[in-house]
Amino acid sequence: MQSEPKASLVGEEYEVEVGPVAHGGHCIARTAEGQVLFVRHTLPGERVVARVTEGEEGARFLRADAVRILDPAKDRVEAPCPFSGPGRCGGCDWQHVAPGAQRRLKAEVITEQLQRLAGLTPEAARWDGTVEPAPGDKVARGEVPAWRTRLQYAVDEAGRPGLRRHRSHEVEPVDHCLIAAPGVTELGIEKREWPQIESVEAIAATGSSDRQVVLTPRPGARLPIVELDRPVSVLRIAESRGRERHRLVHRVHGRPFVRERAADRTWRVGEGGFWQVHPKAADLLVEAVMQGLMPRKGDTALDLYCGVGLFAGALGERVGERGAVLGIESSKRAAEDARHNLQDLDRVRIEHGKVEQVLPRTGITEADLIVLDPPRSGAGKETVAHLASLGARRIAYVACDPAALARDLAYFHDAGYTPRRLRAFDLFPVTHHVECVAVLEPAGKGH
Ligand SMILES: C[S@@+](CC[C@H](N)C(=O)[O-])C[C@H]1O[C@@H](n2cnc3c(N)ncnc32)[C@H](O)[C@@H]1O
Repeated sequence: MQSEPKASLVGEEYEVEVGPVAHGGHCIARTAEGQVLFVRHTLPGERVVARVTEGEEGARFLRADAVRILDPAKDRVEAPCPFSGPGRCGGCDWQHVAPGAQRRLKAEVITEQLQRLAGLTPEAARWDGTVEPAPGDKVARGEVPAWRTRLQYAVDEAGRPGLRRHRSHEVEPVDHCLIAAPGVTELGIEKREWPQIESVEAIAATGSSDRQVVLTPRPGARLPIVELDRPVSVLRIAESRGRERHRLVHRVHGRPFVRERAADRTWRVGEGGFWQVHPKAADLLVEAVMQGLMPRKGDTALDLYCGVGLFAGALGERVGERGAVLGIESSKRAAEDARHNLQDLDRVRIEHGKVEQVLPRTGITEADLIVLDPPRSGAGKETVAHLASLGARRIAYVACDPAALARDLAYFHDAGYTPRRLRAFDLFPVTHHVECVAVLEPAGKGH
């Protein structure tokens, strides 16, 4: 028997009292009937009219936007960005939150995730409960730091550049993204039209004048001739082909990479290679990881999910001639960049492949130190168990998703590792995202 389709509730409005912030940046509320609402553009303690954007009768939860604020929280500010708000640009979901309050809310989310998924209080996680701002990002109420050095613009049918709306393919035309770093804004991408183009990726390197622009034309479009306001080191045109949209680089001017500066080294980062988006992030994370691991001469160390070799480089410089560092990275291009970046460090080796496949193949049975910086999904139970079996003195876990971190901390706990220190950094201001560094040691070591 086919069940009746459930009635959509999209467009329905509910007056609600808003509860706590949740993972994902929305706040939790309930309708008078008890249905759970995930409400964006609001703050805990507010009374708002929430309009449903997704969901149907009887669904486990509905998604909604706060469209009228009846009783504003003291931490609410007028959104500095004119393109943000319900149904608008999906990039910055916390434009309406005062800067200090953003960090407090992020701390609440981390606390909740640690408690629920790992059974850890902040004290047990050795965390002071704060989210640290990146140097230079402390802005006044109602201001937004211009931090984003890598930005993917979408282009609408009329050729206007913009950013995608929340959970949508629609484009919000944007003529000045407030979080774009000055180097990105100076490229003038927002000030011109992009006929035939589907997306424009702009990168402004930190510590070098390198700029990269990758254009993806619409399927079947003739490749355009493009001149930008400012000469770029790299202008690449990627071709989207058929449904799979292979990013086939068609034409290249200049170098096929940008050079970033961090941790007193220069890093070659090729197209598609991972690099932190906030200009202060790489330095800050290297410092936090090295402070946590305290490498010694002669140590053997692993840098897992190593990208272009950031932590492997810092470790390689510290373990000296008698030590050794192995980095593992699944992107071929990034692994090649890592080898290039660290060619002066004889004791650093980079393997290309997935950690879960390469690590068992290496035959490594012990390591003094481990740093892992997995993608959003985390490392997972098997990899964590494998890492714990190597008997490292300390493990540093760099995480961009507190939920994945908490899940993996629970696996580490089961495998005999306990937090020694946790730090959280606000590397994505005006959004709900947050970066954490957890340092672990074998249980029973104590301080
Ligand atoms: C968050 S980035 C970290 C990169 C580097 N640690 C840094 O800070 O620049 C995660 C990296 O893991 C790589 N990656 C994703 N899944 C992987 C896997 N299963 N095994 C190895 N590397 C993986 C990605 O290509 C990416 O470079």
